[in-house]
This record gives sequence, C-alpha cells and structure tokens, in this order.
Amino acid sequence: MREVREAFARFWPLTRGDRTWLLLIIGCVVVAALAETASILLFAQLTDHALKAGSLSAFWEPAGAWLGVAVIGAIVGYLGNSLAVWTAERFVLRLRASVFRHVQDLAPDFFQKHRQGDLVERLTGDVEAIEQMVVSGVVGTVSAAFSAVFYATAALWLRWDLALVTFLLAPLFLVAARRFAGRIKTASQEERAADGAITSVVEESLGNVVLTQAYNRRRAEEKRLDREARAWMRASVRGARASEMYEQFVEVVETLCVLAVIGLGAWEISKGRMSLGQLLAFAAFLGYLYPPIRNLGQLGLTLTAATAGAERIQEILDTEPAVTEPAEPVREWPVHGWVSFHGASFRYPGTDRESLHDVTFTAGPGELVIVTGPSGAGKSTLSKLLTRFYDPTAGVVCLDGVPLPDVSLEFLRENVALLPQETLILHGTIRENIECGRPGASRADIERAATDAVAHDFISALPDGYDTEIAPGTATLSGGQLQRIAIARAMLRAAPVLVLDEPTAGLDSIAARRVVQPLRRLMAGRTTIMITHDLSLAPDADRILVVDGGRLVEAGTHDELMAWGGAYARLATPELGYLAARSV
Ligand SMILES: Nc1ncnc2c1ncn2[C@@H]1O[C@H](COP(=O)(O)OP(=O)(O)OP(=O)(O)O)[C@@H](O)[C@H]1O
Repeated sequence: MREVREAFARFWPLTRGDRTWLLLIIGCVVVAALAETASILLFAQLTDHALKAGSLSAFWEPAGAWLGVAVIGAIVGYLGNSLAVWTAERFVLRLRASVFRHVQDLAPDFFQKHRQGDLVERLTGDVEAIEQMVVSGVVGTVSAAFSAVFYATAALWLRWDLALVTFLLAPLFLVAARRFAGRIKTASQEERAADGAITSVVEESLGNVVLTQAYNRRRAEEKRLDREARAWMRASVRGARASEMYEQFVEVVETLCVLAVIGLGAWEISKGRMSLGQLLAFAAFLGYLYPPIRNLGQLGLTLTAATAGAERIQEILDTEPAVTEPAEPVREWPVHGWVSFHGASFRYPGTDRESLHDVTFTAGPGELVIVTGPSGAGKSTLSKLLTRFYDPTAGVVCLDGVPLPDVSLEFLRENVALLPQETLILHGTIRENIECGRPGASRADIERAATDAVAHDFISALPDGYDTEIAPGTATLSGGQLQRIAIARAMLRAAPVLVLDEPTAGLDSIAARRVVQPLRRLMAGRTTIMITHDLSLAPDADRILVVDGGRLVEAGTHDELMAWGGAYARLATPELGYLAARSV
C-alpha cells in the first residue's frame, strides 16, 4: 500500500486543471449509485405490494417511479462515464508529454543504457497504467465505496439482521484481495519488462535485417524473440491465474453469503416474521451489494499492478539530465567564435576511467582546428563537451571566454552547430530536413544552402524535388547525398562555431571528395573543430590537435607536426608507423 501512496502522491499533481471535472464525475457517480439504490428499494416495494398482493393497480406507481429512476441513472451514468474517459485520456496526454519532455533532455549515455523498445513500452503501457491508478482508480474507488455504503444502508433499512449476516462475510473479499496483490504485482512487473524486451528485439532485428540475412542470423534472432516472448507468456499466465483465482474465490464467498441469507430467511419465514417477498427482495439486493465490494477488492489489485508501471516511469523521471540550464544565463551577445578548453577532464557517468584528461587549447574565430588520434582516444567526447551534452568533471570549456554552464542551452546550440558522425535525418521532406537548421527559413534561403552544399542539383532531379519524403534509414538517397543535406542544414544554421565529427566517415573516396567542397564552404569564416581520421584537409588546418588515451599529446600545424615526426606523422603516413613498429 505504501507504494500505491507514494506513486499516487507523485502523479496526483498532474490532475491539476482537471480537478473540477473529477468532482463533477464523482457527483455523477454518487447520483448514479443513489439511483441504483432507489431502484432496489422500489423493487422491494414492487414485490411486497404488487406481486404478493397479486394486484396490478399496485404495480403502476412503483413501476413508473422505477423506470423514472432508471432513466435518470442512465443519463447521469452516461455523462459521468464519458467525462471520466475524457479526463483520463487528458491525464495520459499530459503525463506522456511530461515524461517525453524529460527523456528528451537526458544525456546520450541514458539512451545507451536503456533499450529503445523498453523506453517505448514505458511511454505507452506504463503511462496508461498510471492513469488506471490516478484517474480511473479514484473514480472507481469513490463509485464502489459510495455504492457499497448506499446499498448497505438500504440493506440495514430493509432487514438489519439479514444485512448484518451479509456484512460479516464481506471482509473476506478484502482479505482475498490483499493475499493476491503481491503475486499480481510481481507478474505485472515482469510482464511489462518482457513487453519492453519484445519490442526491443523486434526493433533491433528489423533495424539490423541486412546483418541478419547476410550472416544467416535468422535462427539466432528468432531464438532471441522466443526467449523474451516466453518470459512474457509466463508472466502473463501467472498474472491471469492469480486474478482468476481471486475471482473464483470471490464467487464461492458470494455463494456462501447468499446461502446464509436464504437459511436465515427460511428460519424467519417459518417463524412468520418475514414474508417471501421480503426475502426475495433481499436476495435480489445481494446481487447489487456484492459487485461494488468485489470491485473495491479488484481495484486494490489494479492499483497494485499499476504501481509496477509507476515505478518504471519514476525511474525515468528520477534520472537527472547531465546538464542543466543556468539559473541566470549570461545575456545573449553576438558570438565571435572563440572556443577554449581549460584543463578539461571528463569521466562518463558510471565509469571510473577518464575519457579526457586535462585538455587545454584555444581556437580563434574563423580558424580550422583538426582533432585527430587513434580510435577511442576521446575525440568525440571532446565534441560532446563543446556542444554541452556533458559538463567536464574538472576544468572548463568556454565560448568567447564565457563558461558554457553560464550560457543558456538554446543560445549555445544556436551558435555551436554540430554535424555528428552519423547523418541524422528527420522523418519529413527534404525541405523540412534542411529547414530544421533554422526554422522559418525562406524557400530561397533553403535552396541557397542546398546549392552551397552541392545538393541542389540532385534534389531538383528527384521527381518530388524538395518535397521528397525521407526518413531515417531511407533508401531514396545515398550516404553522400544525405550527408550533403546535413551540411545544407548546418549551412542554414549559420552558427559561428561548427563541430564536425568525422564528416566523411562511411563515405567512399569519391563521395568523400564530393562533400569536401561543400564542407570548405561551410567552414569559411567559422571556427571549425573537425574531428577526423581523414587527414586530407589537414594541410589547410590552422592547428592540428592529436589526442591519445584522453590526453592532448601534440598540437601544431601539419608542417610543424610532420617535422616533429611524432604521433601525428605516424597517423598521417601510416607506412611510417609500420616502419617504427618494425624497428622496435
Ligand atoms: N557513454 C559512454 N559511457 C562510457 N564510456 C564511454 C561512453 N562513450 C565513450 N566512452 C569511452 O570513452 C572513450 C573515448 O571515446 P570517444 O568516442 O570519445 O573516442 P573517439 O576518439 O571519438 O573514437 P572513434 O575515433 O573510434 O570515434 C572510449 O574509451 C569509450 O569507450
């Protein structure tokens, strides 16, 4: 119960704005319960007066009243239920948006640790489970509680002694619900995790279908899916079994209650203290009294199952973004493009090894600085500090001398454009893909950026031109063409600082040569930090930084570093490295 309370306290504030509606729904629910109670009493009246006396004239009045009450109950019930669904869906909308907003701010390592399928499940199934607890749970509990109280009062009024017998057995429902709650929660938790795992496997396998087919991995993938699907099946069967057991147990308890009432009624009739009509009315009444009590027990189970979802959402909400907005950001200024690292070190969260250690360098406006070094040296990490996906664990990174944590993230990312290693494509038209560099840019600006990126000709040759729909993993365009669209996007952004992470990686030498010209245009007049293994642009660079094992080991121009004959010279002329290795 503590978990339910905690989860409730956490998510209840999201109903702000809908509480008047909730009150209205509860009002409808109470009126509907009252109408039901009235109709039961009218049934008792009908059996006692019309049926027992066998008089048709005594039938009309209670029958008319019963119909009236039923119609009112139906209208109010319809209104209350429609409103409840609407409010519940609004809650889901709001909760999902708030979790999604939070997820979008999380650091890249969060997405490396969590499988996409699992996150999808959390944003869909788990969000809905919380709604079951917070909105439907409240409405359901209030409705069942009011119905139970009204029916119990009516029962006492009809025959207090029979009613007491009925009440004595009612706690059995709640005891049963408590006993089954633990099992249902565990099964529900496992089911949700398995659901996420299935989505992940399907997503990963479909995304990797070329590898699967080329390396005959179909069987292995099928086995992977089978393993997760079986886990899901086991959890789902276990959960269903526990619920079913509860249901059947409740049935037996109900039968016990009815028999006790009939037994006592038979005794009372034999003593002449009760009529058959009264007993029938009471027995019919039991049919009404037990569902709300049973629902209360069932609701307890639903709430417990929902806490499994709540815990999974809380885990996301409790993950702090790696960087936060400054409380008082520095006022925006026309950025010149000075970039400086001052003794910056960095360790990824959850690791104990530094990926960057004590890095210091400066790049001036308009300069091209190439960062190179062996694989895993820390080059991409450097770009993540500069675009502030992470803050250094020691030292500081500055833009125009202002420490990045003092600059608003939006302003920073407007002024430091990133062209990441993998070409990022949005689901949309080519025009929208370029436009996201500067939302609201004119058609002419978009086409100019595409022309500068040497992309205009191939885009115009497409049947739908700039309106061609593309998506991640699209086959419509080649890797080099997609890269040029990404360059056009960066051109449009016109940021004074540009961070290029392996801009020619994954392209063959012809495609790579094709992007060099647009890249040069893109870099003109901007401070460019280019991370690359491809040193064809190195002679043009103002400075080359060589990173190895997270440390800055060499810095200088191409000629200086070649003359120095160190790590850079070995990287630039691999045969030198080979000779050096042989001579050791
Ligand atoms: N999210 C992460 N969590 C933990 N360690 C990481 C993470 N990302 C990178 N690393 C580690 O940090 C080190 C530097 O990685 P980085 O990606 O910066 O290298 P790189 O020089 O860009 O390599 P490449 O040229 O192969 O892209 C590596 O040892 C890598 O394993």
